[in-house]
Amino acid sequence: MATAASSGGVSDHQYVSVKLESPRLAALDLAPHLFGSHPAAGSWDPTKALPMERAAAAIWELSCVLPSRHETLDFKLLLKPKADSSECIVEEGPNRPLGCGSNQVEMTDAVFKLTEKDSLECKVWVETEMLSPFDLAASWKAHQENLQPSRVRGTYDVVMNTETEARDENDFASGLELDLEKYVVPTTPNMGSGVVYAANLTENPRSLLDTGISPNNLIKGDAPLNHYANTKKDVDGRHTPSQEEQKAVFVDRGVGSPRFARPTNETVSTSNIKQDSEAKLGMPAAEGAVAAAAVADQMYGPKEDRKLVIVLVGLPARGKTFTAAKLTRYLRWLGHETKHFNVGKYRRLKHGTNQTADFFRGDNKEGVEARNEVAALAMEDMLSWMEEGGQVGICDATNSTRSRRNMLMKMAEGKCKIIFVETICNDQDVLERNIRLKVQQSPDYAEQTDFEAGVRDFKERLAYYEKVYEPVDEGSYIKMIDMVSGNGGQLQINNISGYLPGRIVFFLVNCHLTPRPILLTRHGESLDNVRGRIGGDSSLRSLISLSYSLVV
Ligand SMILES: Nc1ncnc2c1ncn2[C@@H]1O[C@H](COP(=O)(O)OP(=O)(O)OP(=O)(O)O)[C@@H](O)[C@H]1O
Ligand SMILES: O=P(O)(O)OC[C@H]1O[C@](O)(CO)[C@@H](O)[C@@H]1O
Repeated sequence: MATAASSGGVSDHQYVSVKLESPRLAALDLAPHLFGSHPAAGSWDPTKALPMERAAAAIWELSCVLPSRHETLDFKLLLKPKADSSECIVEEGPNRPLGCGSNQVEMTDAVFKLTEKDSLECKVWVETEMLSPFDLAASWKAHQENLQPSRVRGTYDVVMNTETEARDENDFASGLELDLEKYVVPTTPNMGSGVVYAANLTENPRSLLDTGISPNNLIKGDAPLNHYANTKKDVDGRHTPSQEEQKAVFVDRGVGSPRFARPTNETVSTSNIKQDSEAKLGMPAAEGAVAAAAVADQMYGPKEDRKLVIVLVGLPARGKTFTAAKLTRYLRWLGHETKHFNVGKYRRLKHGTNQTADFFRGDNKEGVEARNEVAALAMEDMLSWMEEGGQVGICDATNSTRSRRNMLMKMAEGKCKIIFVETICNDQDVLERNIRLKVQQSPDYAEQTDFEAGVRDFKERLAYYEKVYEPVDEGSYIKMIDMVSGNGGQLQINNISGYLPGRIVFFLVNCHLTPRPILLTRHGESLDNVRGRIGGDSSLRSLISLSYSLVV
């Protein structure tokens, strides 16, 4: 007999797992066994064959650990009638050799002749893996500690079936549906009146505060949301969640591959891009991988990826601040130093909160200059912060004309890369709702006691913006078109490449406006869990329980 060399260290051991799958076998009253050349496997004596353990309704398994330099072990599978084990059915074909020293998984068929005319075909997986003494020790410890099915603390265990381990699949699925049907999704937490207007949570205008201008205006702006809460019903008489309420239940979704990038001009439907990116590139296995990628990006990424300005573009009430706030949170979570500069906050501090629509007229020279001035101040603050080590700055304003965007591009020249993110929304119902929300919440209307007059003024402001609005057609950009409704939206991208821009595209395409529960399911205790092994694709230890947690 040949002796194979170990690929691992001298004292490595070999873990062997043999799995057999056959839905028909369960009904046959036959028990699968393994026997082979080694004395531990019965030395080809069927009466000493090793029984396989039932791991699931149609799966049987047997695993063991062999010493590192064992002789090649030949084995075969056989079926023994449960009642009378003297009559065995040995699988057809040659012996199965089990070499030593490699990590591999092999899938083959096993054929058992039940009668002259009836054969039973089973699938057989043989998995071998070299284990270090540490693996073995950990595995043994876990085995000792976890002989009883473990319970996940702090989450709800849903008991599927307490009496038996063998169930058929349909039974299992119907049990799960029932439990989920009964599950009550928690309601959105009531944020109360202490919630702050999203734009006010952005960076404080340090260039203005340093000049001695009192920040009192800001404090005024930090008034609780919904100035009309006592006098007005919510839009359409329904409760419309505020941005902050929505944020409370948003969970950032996972992130995509660092390689995701579309360098050319493209238009993609949201459904396509989701499928494309998820199917081809997959999701990272763990948060740790994301963090590592972010660190690597900061250390080794190309220069333009390290300093990035995202310039929001869009008519008023198109979700720019909303998008900027979410992006900020996401990029920070990835590990990138990110700050959100809202030009409205600068404008309110410099020019007060009571500007009427007139101030925003495209032909109001002073108004345009005043707005350009505060936009430049915000940009300067952002660039200074970047020189101090900041990585991603978000410039949140309408930036609705080409000349404004040119000004910003000139300021950033040679210092950082600029990407425009334009939010476009043509859905009149959404716009009407957004406008009313803005009037309810914006510090611009905090002193306006007549809600409808506030709405009229904001609509007038919007009309002025529409007259001069020039959609982005220059530089690197991402256009989010009607993404708010959740279906049929489009994401257009132009000249976007690199790790971080790729992440941003991926995030924006997966952004959602409506709060939704996210159900995380946890599999029941697997055989690998019991052995203390991470990863793998082993069978469940039993189908007794399944735990799931709700994350909001
Ligand atoms: N992509 C989107 N399209 C349309 N509406 C959106 C989008 N994203 C968020 N919204 C909604 O738009 C509303 C207004 O958002 P936000 O204050 O961010 O607008 P804005 O464009 O920054 O407005 P302004 O320029 O007047 O400050 C939010 O309540 C949010 O629900
Ligand atoms: O100066 P821009 O580009 O119009 O953008 C800033 C303005 O956008 C707005 O958000 C439009 O409503 C104002 O709050 C702010 O003053």
